[in-house]
Amino acid sequence: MAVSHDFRSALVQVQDIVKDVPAWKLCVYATLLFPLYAITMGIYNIFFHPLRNFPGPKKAALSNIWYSYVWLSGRYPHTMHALHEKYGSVVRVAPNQLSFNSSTSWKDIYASRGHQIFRKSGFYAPDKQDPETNMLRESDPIKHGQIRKMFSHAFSAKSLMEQEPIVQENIDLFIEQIGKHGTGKDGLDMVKWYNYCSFDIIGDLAFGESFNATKEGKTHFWISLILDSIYAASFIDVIRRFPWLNKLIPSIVPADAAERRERHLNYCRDKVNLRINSDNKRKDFLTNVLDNYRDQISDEELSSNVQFLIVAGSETTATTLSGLTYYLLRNPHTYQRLVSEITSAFTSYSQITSITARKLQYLGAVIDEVLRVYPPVPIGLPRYSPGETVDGYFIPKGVEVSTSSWAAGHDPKNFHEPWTFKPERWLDGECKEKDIREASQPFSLGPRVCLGRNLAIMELRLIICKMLYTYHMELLDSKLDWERDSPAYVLWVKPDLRVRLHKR
Ligand code: HEM
Repeated sequence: MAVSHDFRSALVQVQDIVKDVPAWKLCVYATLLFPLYAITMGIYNIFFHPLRNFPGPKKAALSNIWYSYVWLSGRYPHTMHALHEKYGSVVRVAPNQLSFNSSTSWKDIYASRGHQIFRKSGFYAPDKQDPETNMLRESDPIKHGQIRKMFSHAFSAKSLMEQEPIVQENIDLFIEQIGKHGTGKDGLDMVKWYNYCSFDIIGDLAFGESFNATKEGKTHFWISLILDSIYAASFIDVIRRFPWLNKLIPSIVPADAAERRERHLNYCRDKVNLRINSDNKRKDFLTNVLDNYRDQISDEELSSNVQFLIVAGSETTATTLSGLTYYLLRNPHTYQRLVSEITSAFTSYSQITSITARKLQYLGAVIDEVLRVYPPVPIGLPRYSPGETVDGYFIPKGVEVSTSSWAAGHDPKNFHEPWTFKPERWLDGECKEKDIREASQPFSLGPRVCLGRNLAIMELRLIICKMLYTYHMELLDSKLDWERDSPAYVLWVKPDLRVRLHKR
């Protein structure tokens, strides 16, 4: 119904322009002209476009259809990797889009060293359903800097120390609960439990209130809404490539996904309103913004930023923990080496703090390695070239460029034995010379580097230490193949990870 209604109203607008032409004639003209337009564009894209000499498949250069298909296939990171294997470090992946996979491209595009800034592309643009800007979306570097400044106080080293007791409290509950639920013969799905824990921590830090998912051992309805809204977001990237589809946006995104996204946004607005009006004195992500910048940010912008912080700070950490558990349990030597490091560093559970956990070098290497093989944001982060050089190639202004994180992490030119889970590569002395470490940038870099990086690392270190200090873990599904079974829609959709815990 919505399709035909929107389509009709689009036709009415066109009729205003050519009033005397009956609608049926316009339809006939459109039907005849569209193939002509598509063929002309295809010829232009292949033979005359400024990117015509860049390597890549012809079907990618022809139109955005092939790219959109790959994007929605769930195998986007894998396809980008295969393209780089075939064509080299730069590939034309869509008519106006290039993918890179070298360490230099990371620096050129994102760190903007000594040249103009590469602004965020239309991929991040607000859409009809969620029209506000926020820290992730804002493409204007000045405005972005202003928003980032409002929130960055909450991520300073001092704030991190103040937040540690809240983080620890949630982790302790998690350790207790997985022991209660995970020692039976069926174990438990660690993907779910990591989600519970990371969402609870972020809820507590954002609103002073946990989701209580860990306590209740079940997914809070908002968590599933958030995960669905990420799925809905992947459709929006397709729509922007076909501007005429814009008229149909609400109907192209599956109705159910759009409806769930709407509920997620509304719930976040309500939560933020409650927080604004509460007199809770506990420090959280919003304290500094509300105390010092209240007149500079609207309620809607505040809500948009918070909903982004919740997504950015929870799903990514849970993904890292899930991947890490899988790769550890698939690599018994690594697992054993890490367990030895943890159990010999601590004589009691209470000794595990952010300061003591930070000293464990092998743990740091394991985290770096999982972020290389399974980066939680496995796509390239798209930017517009300002008319600058990337990796030695001049890229005309307006071309969309990105470094594919998964392809960069798995290229043998960057990492030796790229498919082997080998934390040793991150330790000084062992095989340092064989890799270009800067090719793995799971948190991005430059002015848009992840603001929550230190918080994420603190959470990861504490959770892993406490978990492996308390339990031995056993992978129950011997057939599980993490790469094969993880489709990606902007972020990974993770398979079940059934693990049985044995108390040490
Ligand atoms: C392992 C965990 C994490 C990973 C791998 C990760 C990765 C990333 C990446 C790749 C970006 C750049 C996005 C882009 O440019 O499009 C980013 C941005 C961001 N992340 Fe994270 N993130 C993690 C955890 C967190 C946490 C715990 C928080 C805190 C709530 C957080 C908050 C942010 C924010 C606020 C930005 C936007 C920064 C800006 O544009 O100025 N992230 N993150």
